Amino acid sequence: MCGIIGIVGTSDVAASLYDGLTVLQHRGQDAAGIATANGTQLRVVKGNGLVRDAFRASEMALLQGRVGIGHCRYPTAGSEGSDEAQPFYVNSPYGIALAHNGNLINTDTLRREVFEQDRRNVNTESDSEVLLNVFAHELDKQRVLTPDAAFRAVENVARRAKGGYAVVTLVLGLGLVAFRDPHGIRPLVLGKRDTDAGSEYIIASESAALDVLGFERVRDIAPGEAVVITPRGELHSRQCADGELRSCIFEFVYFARPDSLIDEISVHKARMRMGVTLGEKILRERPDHDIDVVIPIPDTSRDAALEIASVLGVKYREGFNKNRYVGRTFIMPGQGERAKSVRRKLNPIPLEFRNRVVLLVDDSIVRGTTSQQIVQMARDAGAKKVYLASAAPPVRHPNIYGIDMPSPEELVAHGRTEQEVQELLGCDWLIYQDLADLEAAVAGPKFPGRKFDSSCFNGEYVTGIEPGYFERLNQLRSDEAKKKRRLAG
Ligand SMILES: O=P(O)(O)OC[C@H]1O[C@H](OP(=O)(O)OP(=O)(O)O)[C@H](O)[C@@H]1O
Ligand SMILES: NC(=O)CC[C@H](N)C(=O)O
Ligand SMILES: [Mg+2]
Repeated sequence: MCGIIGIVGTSDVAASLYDGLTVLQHRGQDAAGIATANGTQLRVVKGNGLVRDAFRASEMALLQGRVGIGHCRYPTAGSEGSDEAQPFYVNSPYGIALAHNGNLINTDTLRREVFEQDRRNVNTESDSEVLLNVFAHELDKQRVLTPDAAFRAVENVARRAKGGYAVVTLVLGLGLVAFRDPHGIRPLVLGKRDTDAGSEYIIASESAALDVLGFERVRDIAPGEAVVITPRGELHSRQCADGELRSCIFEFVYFARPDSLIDEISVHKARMRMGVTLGEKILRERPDHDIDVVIPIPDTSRDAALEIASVLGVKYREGFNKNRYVGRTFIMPGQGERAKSVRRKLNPIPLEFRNRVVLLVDDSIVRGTTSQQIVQMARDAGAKKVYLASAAPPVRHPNIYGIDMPSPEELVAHGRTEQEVQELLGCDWLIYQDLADLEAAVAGPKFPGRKFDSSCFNGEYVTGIEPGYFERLNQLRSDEAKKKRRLAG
Protein backbone atom coordinates (compact mmCIF):
# COMPACT_ATOMS: atom_id res chain seq x y z
CA MET A 1 0.00 0.00 0.00
CA CYS A 2 1.38 3.37 -0.80
CA GLY A 3 0.40 6.88 0.17
CA ILE A 4 -0.31 9.42 -2.55
CA ILE A 5 -1.00 13.13 -2.39
CA GLY A 6 -1.45 16.01 -4.83
CA ILE A 7 -1.94 19.71 -4.09
CA VAL A 8 -2.86 22.72 -6.19
CA GLY A 9 -2.04 25.76 -4.09
CA THR A 10 -1.81 29.51 -4.25
CA SER A 11 1.86 29.42 -3.22
CA ASP A 12 4.64 26.78 -3.27
CA VAL A 13 3.29 23.37 -2.26
CA ALA A 14 6.44 21.28 -1.60
CA ALA A 15 6.44 21.82 2.18
CA SER A 16 2.76 20.84 2.45
CA LEU A 17 3.36 17.77 0.29
CA TYR A 18 6.21 16.77 2.57
CA ASP A 19 4.07 17.24 5.68
CA GLY A 20 1.23 15.33 4.04
CA LEU A 21 3.55 12.43 3.24
CA THR A 22 4.60 12.21 6.88
CA VAL A 23 0.89 11.73 7.71
CA LEU A 24 0.69 8.95 5.11
CA GLN A 25 3.96 7.34 6.22
CA HIS A 26 2.20 4.26 7.66
CA ARG A 27 1.21 3.32 4.06
CA GLY A 28 4.77 2.93 2.81
CA GLN A 29 8.16 3.05 4.50
CA ASP A 30 10.54 2.08 1.67
CA ALA A 31 10.81 5.19 -0.47
CA ALA A 32 9.33 8.64 -0.91
CA GLY A 33 9.23 11.30 -3.59
CA ILE A 34 7.79 14.66 -4.59
CA ALA A 35 7.30 16.27 -8.01
CA THR A 36 6.39 19.92 -8.57
CA ALA A 37 5.68 22.01 -11.65
CA ASN A 38 7.00 25.53 -11.99
CA GLY A 39 6.46 27.24 -15.33
CA THR A 40 7.93 24.90 -17.90
CA GLN A 41 9.95 22.94 -15.35
CA LEU A 42 8.87 19.69 -13.76
CA ARG A 43 11.20 18.58 -10.98
CA VAL A 44 11.22 15.22 -9.21
CA VAL A 45 13.10 14.41 -5.99
CA LYS A 46 12.88 10.87 -4.63
CA GLY A 47 14.85 8.28 -2.76
CA ASN A 48 14.74 5.28 -0.47
CA GLY A 49 13.78 5.46 3.17
CA LEU A 50 11.22 7.18 5.34
CA VAL A 51 9.93 10.58 4.31
CA ARG A 52 12.26 12.23 6.83
CA ASP A 53 15.27 10.49 5.24
CA ALA A 54 14.41 10.65 1.55
CA PHE A 55 14.77 14.42 1.04
CA ARG A 56 17.75 16.69 1.61
CA ALA A 57 17.08 20.36 2.36
CA SER A 58 19.06 21.38 -0.73
CA GLU A 59 16.83 19.19 -2.91
CA MET A 60 13.63 20.45 -1.29
CA ALA A 61 14.67 23.97 -2.26
CA LEU A 62 14.51 22.92 -5.92
CA LEU A 63 10.89 21.88 -5.58
CA GLN A 64 9.25 25.13 -6.47
CA GLY A 65 5.76 25.56 -7.86
CA ARG A 66 2.12 25.74 -6.90
CA VAL A 67 1.17 22.30 -8.22
CA GLY A 68 2.75 19.08 -7.02
CA ILE A 69 2.34 15.42 -6.14
CA GLY A 70 3.98 13.09 -3.61
CA HIS A 71 4.29 9.39 -2.87
CA CYS A 72 5.51 7.07 -0.14
CA ARG A 73 6.09 3.51 -1.25
CA TYR A 74 5.44 -0.03 -0.09
CA PRO A 75 6.39 -2.10 -3.14
CA THR A 76 4.01 -4.62 -4.65
CA ALA A 77 5.80 -4.94 -7.98
CA GLY A 78 9.39 -4.76 -9.15
CA SER A 79 12.12 -4.19 -6.60
CA GLU A 80 12.68 -1.96 -3.58
CA GLY A 81 15.39 -0.04 -5.47
CA SER A 82 15.54 3.74 -5.64
CA ASP A 83 14.90 3.68 -9.40
CA GLU A 84 11.40 2.38 -8.64
CA ALA A 85 10.62 5.10 -6.11
CA GLN A 86 7.80 7.36 -7.23
CA PRO A 87 6.70 9.76 -8.74
CA PHE A 88 7.73 8.44 -12.17
CA TYR A 89 8.33 10.95 -14.94
CA VAL A 90 8.08 10.99 -18.73
CA ASN A 91 9.05 13.99 -20.80
CA SER A 92 6.58 13.38 -23.60
CA PRO A 93 3.92 14.50 -24.13
CA TYR A 94 4.17 17.80 -22.20
CA GLY A 95 6.06 16.38 -19.17
CA ILE A 96 4.05 14.15 -16.85
CA ALA A 97 4.78 12.81 -13.35
CA LEU A 98 2.67 10.08 -11.77
CA ALA A 99 2.22 8.56 -8.32
CA HIS A 100 0.23 5.35 -7.92
CA ASN A 101 -1.25 3.43 -5.04
CA GLY A 102 -2.35 -0.06 -5.98
CA ASN A 103 -1.26 -2.85 -8.22
CA LEU A 104 -2.01 -3.70 -11.84
CA ILE A 105 -2.73 -7.30 -12.70
CA ASN A 106 -2.18 -7.09 -16.47
CA THR A 107 1.23 -5.41 -16.32
CA ASP A 108 2.91 -7.94 -18.64
CA THR A 109 0.35 -7.42 -21.39
CA LEU A 110 0.45 -3.65 -20.97
CA ARG A 111 4.24 -3.62 -20.95
CA ARG A 112 4.25 -5.44 -24.30
CA GLU A 113 1.62 -3.13 -25.78
CA VAL A 114 3.44 -0.05 -24.54
CA PHE A 115 6.64 -1.19 -26.23
CA GLU A 116 5.29 -2.75 -29.42
CA GLN A 117 2.24 -0.58 -30.20
CA ASP A 118 2.75 2.67 -28.32
CA ARG A 119 6.52 2.64 -29.05
CA ARG A 120 7.46 3.80 -25.57
CA ASN A 121 10.26 2.63 -23.33
CA VAL A 122 9.71 1.42 -19.78
CA ASN A 123 12.90 1.29 -17.79
CA THR A 124 11.96 -0.59 -14.63
CA GLU A 125 9.92 -3.55 -13.43
CA SER A 126 7.38 -1.22 -11.82
CA ASP A 127 3.71 -1.54 -12.81
CA SER A 128 3.35 2.17 -12.03
CA GLU A 129 5.85 3.15 -14.72
CA VAL A 130 3.84 1.08 -17.19
CA LEU A 131 0.66 2.84 -16.05
CA LEU A 132 2.30 6.24 -16.56
CA ASN A 133 3.26 5.30 -20.11
CA VAL A 134 -0.25 4.10 -20.92
CA PHE A 135 -1.65 7.39 -19.62
CA ALA A 136 0.99 9.41 -21.49
CA HIS A 137 0.25 7.59 -24.74
CA GLU A 138 -3.50 8.05 -24.38
CA LEU A 139 -3.08 11.76 -23.60
CA ASP A 140 -0.75 12.21 -26.57
CA LYS A 141 -3.40 10.70 -28.85
CA GLN A 142 -5.81 13.50 -27.94
CA ARG A 143 -3.56 16.09 -29.64
CA VAL A 144 -4.90 18.91 -27.39
CA LEU A 145 -4.26 19.61 -23.72
CA THR A 146 -7.59 20.32 -22.03
CA PRO A 147 -9.49 18.78 -19.10
CA ASP A 148 -11.66 17.08 -21.70
CA ALA A 149 -8.64 15.52 -23.35
CA ALA A 150 -7.40 14.27 -19.98
CA PHE A 151 -10.80 12.67 -19.31
CA ARG A 152 -10.75 10.89 -22.67
CA ALA A 153 -7.25 9.65 -21.88
CA VAL A 154 -8.40 8.31 -18.49
CA GLU A 155 -11.34 6.56 -20.20
CA ASN A 156 -8.84 4.71 -22.36
CA VAL A 157 -6.56 3.96 -19.40
CA ALA A 158 -9.56 2.43 -17.61
CA ARG A 159 -10.21 0.25 -20.66
CA ARG A 160 -6.61 -0.98 -20.78
CA ALA A 161 -5.41 -1.20 -17.18
CA LYS A 162 -6.75 -3.88 -14.84
CA GLY A 163 -6.26 -3.99 -11.11
CA GLY A 164 -6.30 -1.54 -8.27
CA TYR A 165 -5.19 2.02 -8.88
CA ALA A 166 -5.62 5.36 -7.21
CA VAL A 167 -3.47 7.84 -9.11
CA VAL A 168 -2.33 11.44 -8.98
CA THR A 169 -0.52 12.91 -11.96
CA LEU A 170 1.05 16.24 -12.69
CA VAL A 171 0.71 17.32 -16.32
CA LEU A 172 2.77 20.32 -17.27
CA GLY A 173 0.49 22.99 -18.79
CA LEU A 174 -2.70 21.37 -17.44
CA GLY A 175 -2.35 20.82 -13.68
CA LEU A 176 -3.28 17.95 -11.40
CA VAL A 177 -5.10 14.93 -12.89
CA ALA A 178 -6.30 12.27 -10.45
CA PHE A 179 -8.31 9.11 -11.02
CA ARG A 180 -9.51 5.99 -9.29
CA ASP A 181 -10.05 2.50 -10.72
CA PRO A 182 -13.61 1.43 -11.65
CA HIS A 183 -14.05 -0.43 -8.37
CA GLY A 184 -12.44 2.22 -6.20
CA ILE A 185 -10.40 -0.50 -4.53
CA ARG A 186 -7.78 1.92 -3.28
CA PRO A 187 -8.91 5.06 -1.45
CA LEU A 188 -8.73 8.64 -2.76
CA VAL A 189 -10.26 11.72 -1.20
CA LEU A 190 -10.66 15.37 -2.24
CA GLY A 191 -10.25 18.38 0.05
CA LYS A 192 -10.35 22.15 -0.22
CA ARG A 193 -9.00 25.11 1.73
CA ASP A 194 -9.82 28.76 1.19
CA THR A 195 -7.09 31.34 1.52
CA ASP A 196 -7.00 35.10 0.90
CA ALA A 197 -5.32 34.33 -2.41
CA GLY A 198 -8.06 31.87 -3.50
CA SER A 199 -9.06 28.22 -3.12
CA GLU A 200 -6.52 25.43 -2.78
CA TYR A 201 -7.22 21.77 -3.46
CA ILE A 202 -5.77 18.51 -2.21
CA ILE A 203 -6.23 14.90 -3.29
CA ALA A 204 -4.82 12.20 -1.00
CA SER A 205 -5.05 8.55 -0.01
CA GLU A 206 -6.49 9.34 3.39
CA SER A 207 -8.48 12.17 4.92
CA ALA A 208 -6.10 12.36 7.91
CA ALA A 209 -3.66 14.15 5.59
CA LEU A 210 -6.34 16.74 4.80
CA ASP A 211 -7.09 17.35 8.49
CA VAL A 212 -3.46 17.83 9.44
CA LEU A 213 -2.83 20.27 6.58
CA GLY A 214 -5.96 22.28 7.37
CA PHE A 215 -8.07 21.24 4.37
CA GLU A 216 -11.81 20.51 4.58
CA ARG A 217 -12.76 17.06 3.34
CA VAL A 218 -15.06 17.59 0.34
CA ARG A 219 -15.76 14.01 -0.78
CA ASP A 220 -14.21 10.75 -1.90
CA ILE A 221 -13.27 10.48 -5.57
CA ALA A 222 -15.86 8.07 -6.99
CA PRO A 223 -14.84 4.71 -8.47
CA GLY A 224 -14.03 5.27 -12.16
CA GLU A 225 -14.00 9.05 -11.71
CA ALA A 226 -11.28 11.47 -12.82
CA VAL A 227 -10.65 14.99 -11.57
CA VAL A 228 -8.62 17.76 -13.18
CA ILE A 229 -7.56 20.79 -11.14
CA THR A 230 -5.88 23.57 -13.08
CA PRO A 231 -3.15 25.78 -11.58
CA ARG A 232 -5.76 28.56 -11.38
CA GLY A 233 -7.82 26.43 -9.02
CA GLU A 234 -10.58 25.36 -11.44
CA LEU A 235 -11.91 21.90 -10.67
CA HIS A 236 -13.36 19.64 -13.38
CA SER A 237 -14.56 16.10 -12.86
CA ARG A 238 -16.02 13.31 -14.94
CA GLN A 239 -17.04 9.69 -14.62
CA CYS A 240 -14.59 7.97 -16.97
CA ALA A 241 -15.64 4.34 -16.41
CA ASP A 242 -18.71 2.62 -15.01
CA GLY A 243 -18.00 2.48 -11.32
CA GLU A 244 -19.07 0.01 -8.67
CA LEU A 245 -17.52 0.62 -5.28
CA ARG A 246 -15.58 -2.23 -3.70
CA SER A 247 -13.26 -0.55 -1.21
CA CYS A 248 -10.49 -2.80 0.04
CA ILE A 249 -11.63 -4.14 3.38
CA PHE A 250 -8.03 -4.54 4.53
CA GLU A 251 -7.72 -0.74 4.64
CA PHE A 252 -10.22 -0.83 7.51
CA VAL A 253 -8.67 -3.86 9.16
CA TYR A 254 -5.05 -2.72 9.12
CA PHE A 255 -3.77 -0.26 6.59
CA ALA A 256 -5.44 3.06 7.11
CA ARG A 257 -5.09 5.40 10.06
CA PRO A 258 -8.02 5.27 12.48
CA ASP A 259 -8.49 9.03 12.15
CA SER A 260 -9.30 8.70 8.44
CA LEU A 261 -12.67 8.42 6.72
CA ILE A 262 -12.64 6.13 3.70
CA ASP A 263 -15.63 6.10 1.38
CA GLU A 264 -17.64 7.83 4.10
CA ILE A 265 -16.76 5.25 6.76
CA SER A 266 -14.74 6.12 9.85
CA VAL A 267 -11.86 3.66 10.15
CA HIS A 268 -11.85 4.10 13.93
CA LYS A 269 -15.55 3.30 14.24
CA ALA A 270 -15.23 0.34 11.88
CA ARG A 271 -12.49 -1.09 14.12
CA MET A 272 -14.56 -0.54 17.24
CA ARG A 273 -17.50 -2.37 15.62
CA MET A 274 -15.11 -5.21 14.71
CA GLY A 275 -14.32 -5.46 18.42
CA VAL A 276 -17.99 -5.58 19.36
CA THR A 277 -18.86 -8.37 16.90
CA LEU A 278 -15.80 -10.38 17.84
CA GLY A 279 -16.52 -9.91 21.56
CA GLU A 280 -20.05 -11.19 20.96
CA LYS A 281 -18.70 -14.24 19.11
CA ILE A 282 -16.36 -14.99 22.01
CA LEU A 283 -19.32 -14.85 24.39
CA ARG A 284 -21.37 -17.12 22.13
CA GLU A 285 -18.59 -19.69 21.90
CA ARG A 286 -17.48 -19.51 25.53
CA PRO A 287 -20.22 -18.05 27.69
CA ASP A 288 -18.30 -19.18 30.78
CA HIS A 289 -14.90 -17.98 29.62
CA ASP A 290 -12.07 -17.64 32.11
CA ILE A 291 -10.35 -14.61 30.54
CA ASP A 292 -8.76 -12.32 33.16
CA VAL A 293 -7.48 -9.60 30.91
CA VAL A 294 -7.60 -8.38 27.28
CA ILE A 295 -4.27 -7.21 25.90
CA PRO A 296 -3.89 -5.57 22.46
CA ILE A 297 -0.93 -6.20 20.18
CA PRO A 298 -0.07 -2.59 19.39
CA ASP A 299 -0.75 -0.52 17.41
CA THR A 300 -3.55 -1.31 15.09
CA SER A 301 -5.58 -3.73 17.23
CA ARG A 302 -6.18 -1.29 20.07
CA ASP A 303 -9.58 0.04 18.93
CA ALA A 304 -10.99 -3.48 18.56
CA ALA A 305 -9.38 -4.83 21.75
CA LEU A 306 -10.90 -2.10 23.91
CA GLU A 307 -14.39 -2.97 22.67
CA ILE A 308 -13.82 -6.70 23.17
CA ALA A 309 -12.86 -6.04 26.79
CA SER A 310 -15.97 -3.98 27.28
CA VAL A 311 -18.27 -6.64 25.72
CA LEU A 312 -16.64 -9.36 27.86
CA GLY A 313 -16.68 -7.17 30.95
CA VAL A 314 -13.00 -7.83 31.71
CA LYS A 315 -9.99 -5.56 32.20
CA TYR A 316 -8.16 -4.01 29.23
CA ARG A 317 -4.44 -3.64 29.79
CA GLU A 318 -1.57 -2.33 27.66
CA GLY A 319 0.68 -5.34 28.32
CA PHE A 320 3.20 -4.67 25.56
CA ASN A 321 5.42 -1.67 25.31
CA LYS A 322 5.94 -0.64 21.73
CA ASN A 323 9.22 0.87 20.64
CA ARG A 324 8.05 3.94 18.77
CA TYR A 325 11.17 4.02 16.62
CA VAL A 326 10.50 0.69 14.91
CA GLY A 327 8.07 1.01 12.01
CA ARG A 328 5.28 -1.27 10.90
CA THR A 329 6.65 -4.77 10.53
CA PHE A 330 4.08 -6.17 8.10
CA ILE A 331 5.11 -3.77 5.34
CA MET A 332 8.83 -4.45 5.69
CA PRO A 333 10.20 -6.06 2.55
CA GLY A 334 11.88 -9.28 3.77
CA GLN A 335 10.60 -12.01 6.08
CA GLY A 336 13.91 -12.05 8.01
CA GLU A 337 13.66 -8.38 8.85
CA ARG A 338 9.96 -8.67 9.71
CA ALA A 339 10.60 -11.51 12.15
CA LYS A 340 13.52 -9.74 13.87
CA SER A 341 11.62 -6.48 14.12
CA VAL A 342 8.67 -7.93 16.07
CA ARG A 343 10.89 -8.65 19.09
CA ARG A 344 12.66 -5.30 18.80
CA LYS A 345 9.32 -3.54 18.55
CA LEU A 346 7.28 -5.19 21.31
CA ASN A 347 8.30 -6.03 24.85
CA PRO A 348 5.91 -7.46 27.48
CA ILE A 349 5.29 -5.92 30.90
CA PRO A 350 5.33 -9.15 32.99
CA LEU A 351 3.03 -7.99 35.78
CA GLU A 352 0.15 -7.83 33.28
CA PHE A 353 0.69 -11.48 32.33
CA ARG A 354 1.81 -13.30 35.46
CA ASN A 355 -0.66 -16.03 36.51
CA ARG A 356 -3.38 -14.64 34.28
CA VAL A 357 -5.47 -16.05 31.47
CA VAL A 358 -4.82 -13.46 28.80
CA LEU A 359 -6.71 -12.77 25.60
CA LEU A 360 -4.31 -11.21 23.10
CA VAL A 361 -6.00 -9.30 20.29
CA ASP A 362 -4.57 -8.53 16.88
CA ASP A 363 -6.27 -6.85 13.96
CA SER A 364 -5.19 -9.62 11.60
CA ILE A 365 -2.96 -12.67 11.40
CA VAL A 366 -1.35 -12.79 7.98
CA ARG A 367 1.97 -14.62 7.88
CA GLY A 368 1.73 -15.27 11.62
CA THR A 369 5.11 -13.57 12.15
CA THR A 370 3.79 -11.32 14.89
CA SER A 371 1.41 -13.65 16.69
CA GLN A 372 3.79 -16.60 16.90
CA GLN A 373 6.37 -14.51 18.73
CA ILE A 374 3.85 -12.63 20.83
CA VAL A 375 2.23 -15.81 22.14
CA GLN A 376 5.64 -17.05 23.23
CA MET A 377 6.46 -13.70 24.86
CA ALA A 378 3.19 -13.86 26.80
CA ARG A 379 4.03 -17.34 28.04
CA ASP A 380 7.57 -16.30 28.98
CA ALA A 381 6.09 -13.38 30.90
CA GLY A 382 4.17 -15.84 33.06
CA ALA A 383 0.68 -16.11 31.54
CA LYS A 384 -1.34 -19.09 32.78
CA LYS A 385 -3.09 -19.47 29.42
CA VAL A 386 -2.74 -17.51 26.20
CA TYR A 387 -5.77 -17.00 23.95
CA LEU A 388 -5.57 -15.11 20.69
CA ALA A 389 -8.35 -13.26 18.88
CA SER A 390 -8.09 -11.85 15.36
CA ALA A 391 -10.39 -8.98 14.39
CA ALA A 392 -10.20 -10.23 10.80
CA PRO A 393 -11.00 -13.70 9.42
CA PRO A 394 -8.20 -16.08 8.35
CA VAL A 395 -6.18 -14.62 5.44
CA ARG A 396 -6.06 -17.51 2.99
CA HIS A 397 -5.71 -15.89 -0.45
CA PRO A 398 -3.23 -13.54 -2.11
CA ASN A 399 -3.91 -9.83 -2.28
CA ILE A 400 -3.23 -8.54 -5.78
CA TYR A 401 -4.53 -4.98 -5.61
CA GLY A 402 -1.81 -3.22 -3.64
CA ILE A 403 -0.94 -5.30 -0.58
CA ASP A 404 2.13 -7.44 -0.90
CA MET A 405 0.69 -10.87 -0.07
CA PRO A 406 1.40 -12.65 -3.34
CA SER A 407 2.06 -16.23 -2.24
CA PRO A 408 -0.61 -18.29 -0.53
CA GLU A 409 2.06 -20.59 0.94
CA GLU A 410 3.38 -17.69 3.02
CA LEU A 411 -0.02 -17.13 4.67
CA VAL A 412 -0.23 -19.04 7.91
CA ALA A 413 -3.92 -19.91 7.43
CA HIS A 414 -3.58 -21.06 3.83
CA GLY A 415 -4.43 -24.74 3.56
CA ARG A 416 -4.78 -25.03 7.35
CA THR A 417 -7.80 -25.41 9.59
CA GLU A 418 -8.20 -22.96 12.46
CA GLN A 419 -7.17 -25.76 14.82
CA GLU A 420 -3.95 -26.28 12.84
CA VAL A 421 -3.18 -22.56 12.90
CA GLN A 422 -3.78 -22.53 16.65
CA GLU A 423 -1.26 -25.33 17.09
CA LEU A 424 1.29 -23.62 14.86
CA LEU A 425 0.98 -20.32 16.71
CA GLY A 426 1.19 -22.16 20.02
CA CYS A 427 -1.82 -20.57 21.72
CA ASP A 428 -4.41 -22.29 23.91
CA TRP A 429 -7.34 -20.97 21.93
CA LEU A 430 -7.57 -19.07 18.64
CA ILE A 431 -10.67 -17.25 17.56
CA TYR A 432 -11.19 -15.40 14.29
CA GLN A 433 -13.84 -12.89 13.25
CA ASP A 434 -16.33 -14.24 10.70
CA LEU A 435 -16.22 -12.52 7.29
CA ALA A 436 -19.94 -11.64 7.37
CA ASP A 437 -19.39 -9.94 10.74
CA LEU A 438 -16.32 -8.09 9.48
CA GLU A 439 -18.16 -6.79 6.42
CA ALA A 440 -21.17 -5.77 8.52
CA ALA A 441 -18.88 -4.09 11.07
CA VAL A 442 -17.12 -2.04 8.41
CA ALA A 443 -20.33 -1.14 6.56
CA GLY A 444 -21.88 -0.09 9.87
CA PRO A 445 -25.42 1.22 10.34
CA LYS A 446 -25.07 3.81 7.55
CA PHE A 447 -24.24 1.42 4.70
CA PRO A 448 -25.81 -1.96 5.48
CA GLY A 449 -25.12 -4.54 2.77
CA ARG A 450 -22.24 -2.56 1.21
CA LYS A 451 -19.86 -4.80 -0.70
CA PHE A 452 -16.08 -4.72 -0.32
CA ASP A 453 -13.02 -6.17 -1.95
CA SER A 454 -12.54 -8.97 0.60
CA SER A 455 -10.46 -11.09 -1.77
CA CYS A 456 -7.72 -12.06 0.69
CA PHE A 457 -10.44 -13.61 2.88
CA ASN A 458 -12.76 -15.15 0.29
CA GLY A 459 -10.68 -15.53 -2.89
CA GLU A 460 -13.18 -13.51 -4.96
CA TYR A 461 -11.42 -11.06 -7.28
CA VAL A 462 -13.67 -8.31 -8.65
CA THR A 463 -11.51 -7.67 -11.71
CA GLY A 464 -11.33 -11.29 -12.85
CA ILE A 465 -7.93 -12.96 -13.25
CA GLU A 466 -6.07 -14.10 -16.35
CA PRO A 467 -5.16 -17.81 -16.36
CA GLY A 468 -1.69 -18.44 -14.95
CA TYR A 469 -1.55 -15.07 -13.16
CA PHE A 470 -1.12 -16.44 -9.65
CA GLU A 471 1.62 -18.84 -10.73
CA ARG A 472 3.58 -16.03 -12.40
CA LEU A 473 3.06 -13.79 -9.39
CA ASN A 474 4.33 -16.47 -7.07
CA GLN A 475 7.46 -16.95 -9.18
CA LEU A 476 8.17 -13.24 -9.20
CA ARG A 477 7.19 -12.09 -5.74
CA SER A 478 7.37 -14.89 -3.21
CA ASP A 479 9.69 -14.08 -0.29
CA GLU A 480 12.09 -16.66 -1.72
CA ALA A 481 12.15 -15.01 -5.16
CA LYS A 482 12.64 -11.56 -3.64
CA LYS A 483 15.50 -12.81 -1.48
CA LYS A 484 17.23 -14.34 -4.49
CA ARG A 485 16.88 -11.07 -6.40
CA ARG A 486 18.30 -9.09 -3.48
CA LEU A 487 21.29 -11.41 -3.19
CA ALA A 488 21.88 -11.31 -6.94
CA GLY A 489 21.59 -7.51 -7.18
O1 LIG B 1 0.70 -12.04 10.85
P1 LIG B 1 1.70 -11.01 10.42
O2 LIG B 1 2.30 -11.36 9.09
O3 LIG B 1 2.71 -10.69 11.47
O4 LIG B 1 0.91 -9.67 10.09
C1 LIG B 1 -0.07 -9.10 10.89
C2 LIG B 1 0.53 -8.13 11.89
O5 LIG B 1 1.25 -7.08 11.20
C3 LIG B 1 0.64 -5.83 11.45
O6 LIG B 1 1.33 -5.11 12.47
P2 LIG B 1 2.46 -4.01 12.17
O7 LIG B 1 3.59 -4.22 13.06
O8 LIG B 1 2.78 -3.99 10.70
O9 LIG B 1 1.77 -2.59 12.42
P3 LIG B 1 0.94 -1.93 13.62
O10 LIG B 1 1.93 -1.35 14.59
O11 LIG B 1 0.13 -0.87 12.93
O12 LIG B 1 0.06 -2.94 14.28
C4 LIG B 1 -0.75 -6.15 11.93
O13 LIG B 1 -1.27 -5.13 12.77
C5 LIG B 1 -0.55 -7.44 12.69
O14 LIG B 1 -0.06 -7.16 13.98
N1 LIG C 1 1.59 -0.55 -2.46
C1 LIG C 1 1.42 0.15 -3.56
O1 LIG C 1 0.48 0.87 -3.74
C2 LIG C 1 2.51 -0.09 -4.59
C3 LIG C 1 2.42 0.74 -5.86
C4 LIG C 1 3.21 0.09 -6.99
N2 LIG C 1 2.58 -1.13 -7.41
C5 LIG C 1 4.66 -0.14 -6.57
O2 LIG C 1 5.04 -1.26 -6.34
O3 LIG C 1 5.38 0.83 -6.46
MG1 LIG D 1 0.17 -5.03 14.38
